[in-house]
Amino acid sequence: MGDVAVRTAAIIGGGVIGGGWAARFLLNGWDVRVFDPDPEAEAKLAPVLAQARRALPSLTDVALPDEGALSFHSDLAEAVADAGWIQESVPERLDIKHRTLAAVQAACPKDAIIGSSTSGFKPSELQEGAARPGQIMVFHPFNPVYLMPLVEVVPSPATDPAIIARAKATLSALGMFPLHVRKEIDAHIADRFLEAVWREALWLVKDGVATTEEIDEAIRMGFGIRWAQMGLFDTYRTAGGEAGMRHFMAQFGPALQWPWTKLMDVPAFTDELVELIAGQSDAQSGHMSIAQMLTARDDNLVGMMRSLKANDWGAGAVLNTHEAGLRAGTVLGARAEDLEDVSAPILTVRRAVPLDWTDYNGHMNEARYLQAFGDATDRFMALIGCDAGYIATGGSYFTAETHIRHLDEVHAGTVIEVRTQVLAGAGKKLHLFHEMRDGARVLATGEHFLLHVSLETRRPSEPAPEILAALERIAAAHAGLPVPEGAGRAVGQRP
Ligand SMILES: NC(=O)C1=CN([C@@H]2O[C@H](COP(=O)(O)OP(=O)(O)OC[C@H]3O[C@@H](n4cnc5c(N)ncnc54)[C@H](O)[C@@H]3O)[C@@H](O)[C@H]2O)C=CC1
Ligand SMILES: C[N+](C)(C)CC(=O)CC(=O)[O-]
Repeated sequence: MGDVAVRTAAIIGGGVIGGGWAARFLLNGWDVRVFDPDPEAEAKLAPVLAQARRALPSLTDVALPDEGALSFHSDLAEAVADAGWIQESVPERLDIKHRTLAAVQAACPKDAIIGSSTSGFKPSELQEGAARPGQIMVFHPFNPVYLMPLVEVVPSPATDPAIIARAKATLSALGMFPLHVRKEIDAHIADRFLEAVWREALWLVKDGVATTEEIDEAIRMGFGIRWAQMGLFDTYRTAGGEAGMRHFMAQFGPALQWPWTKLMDVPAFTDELVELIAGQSDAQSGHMSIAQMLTARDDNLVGMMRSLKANDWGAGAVLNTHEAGLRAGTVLGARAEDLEDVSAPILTVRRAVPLDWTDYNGHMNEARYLQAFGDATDRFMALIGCDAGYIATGGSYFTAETHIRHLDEVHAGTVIEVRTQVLAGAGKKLHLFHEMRDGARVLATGEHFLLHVSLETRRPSEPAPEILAALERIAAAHAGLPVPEGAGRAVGQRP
């Protein structure tokens, strides 16, 4: 047992869930060591990583850190030796989990965090017979782990509180939402819920009331969309009208006595039931490969979460917090006064091209070039102090003129950078030149003329002195730079 490598995760069991954890850690810059006795483990992980690399960078408007190093180990002790985080994702069998956790604790650092992905076992069950019970807890994730924010953090009374706090902070830094389950129960919170819905659905199919497809339509055309943004209780609160939950309960409370559920009973799990469900599922979706379904799933999840991000709501608010963490300590989160040297064009955007920015031509749509340049302008404004706080006081910039040159195509997943040069910045006037690159290639340039305005009169106005001072400092520093190629160019002009 050596020193702890804080940003090294050991993934024990690299199946559906272990693979998702591996991708989540790796794409957030952690080194990842995988132990799985299956000789196909490496081959199984490859498509999961490919899916994650395609989808996860699309979620945020700031690029993720560089990927960590991935290694596969045939010896569990070697994989966990100095790991700071150990995530057990072996099959849902208590005897296998006990054996695995014992082997982990025999070789891992005493202050490493050990989590189990178990869907249903209580942490106190996992801790039975453990060398250091306080080190073990449950981190129950949701599939696909690289995209879904929720992870149920379930300690037992024996779990060390210091580990809980450290674990929650780490999960947040990975862009996840750690939900602290205060009282351990079988199947935690979310799987209680999923199990109830699952059992009800089995009854509906078994009794011939609905097919698997009809049940899925009932979810995805209706309450599934509502739940994704507001959950259960807030949804029902809004359904109660102005009187909210009290009216809702007065109206639907009596249904508790009516035969509205079959949850007091479970259908017999027979071969016949399995055939009925699996046959209907084949008829419903057998025309798609699982890989096609996973791609559709990821695209839909990314699109939904990005919509929620725009509203800073629910899972989208978690993304915004993650993004603020990615900006912190970099030029993308700095104020002008924090930057000693502003003499070169300033990095204002560093992001991956998200999946939903590409169009029928298979490359980034023209409108997204303006979006990226608009984001660069917003970032420049924040840099000189024209941020949300300043705008709330009634001052801002409006764009009066824009000229974009589309110089090269770019595809989803590519990391693009925008650097911004101030061509003029004095009084009310702000003249910016943005250059977008993906490393060596210049992809586009954007030239923008803005005026500072009063949001009250909607007319041009002088910026606050501190904004002007920050702007003039950068403008003076950029005055000595060559005029960028393409600046002031008219549309259609020959090169
Ligand atoms: N599949 C799901 O939707 C979810 C599963 N979970 C939980 O995650 C855990 C893993 O489930 P899945 O990934 O779905 O299973 P899986 O069957 O896809 O993967 C299990 C992996 O563990 C490996 N394995 C078997 N014995 C091992 C051992 N002694 N040491 C190391 N690796 C071993 C297998 O080779 C396999 O790759 C379970 O506890 C499950 O309840 C949690 C959330 C969702
Ligand atoms: C079905 N399941 C119990 C394995 C589901 C989970 O544990 C969470 C999920 O991702 O649905």
